Amino acid sequence: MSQQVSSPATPKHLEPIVTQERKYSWKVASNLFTSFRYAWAGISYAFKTQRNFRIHVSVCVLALGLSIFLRLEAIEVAVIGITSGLVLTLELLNTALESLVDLTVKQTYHDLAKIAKDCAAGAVLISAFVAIFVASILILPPLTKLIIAYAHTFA
Ligand SMILES: Nc1ncnc2c1ncn2[C@@H]1O[C@H](COP(=O)(O)OP(=O)(O)OP(=O)(O)O)[C@@H](O)[C@H]1O
Repeated sequence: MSQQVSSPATPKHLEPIVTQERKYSWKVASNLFTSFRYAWAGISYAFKTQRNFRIHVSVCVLALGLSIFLRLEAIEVAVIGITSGLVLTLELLNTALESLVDLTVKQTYHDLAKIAKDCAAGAVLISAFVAIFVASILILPPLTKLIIAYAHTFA
């Protein structure tokens, strides 16, 4: 794996980038509403194209729905919301990184492309495990209690 290494950027090198605002961007959102529109376009792209994102959205909605239905404490619902949001956020970043890698190396194999994609996928996986762990701890006990109570009612 031989890489050409460029010299580190000095403040002098950075000057043209920091003084001329976003000059390398093809387009810059003109206002807050436009920014939201582009953000929504990204979320909707991920939902349409990424099976994992759709699965994560479904599981998150289910977990939040159950936590509200089971009347968990506000702090518990908040924790489930935070862990769920983290999974969806990382899935979106994973999708963004995949696109950047594909843009850079196209359909050629590169060890660094593999590392970037595998690590991003690993980050999503860890966050998903944490979210499932947290949701299980908070949701399973009251859910089991409810199921047992129903079973006794109809026995
Ligand atoms: N250009 C590439 N060079 C080397 N390995 C690649 C390259 N593109 C993809 N791969 C390997 O193939 C795997 C799958 O690639 P893909 O683009 O589907 O990413 P992914 O993170 O698995 O996608 P998703 O999150 O949608 O399941 C990557 O994790 C990586 O190991």
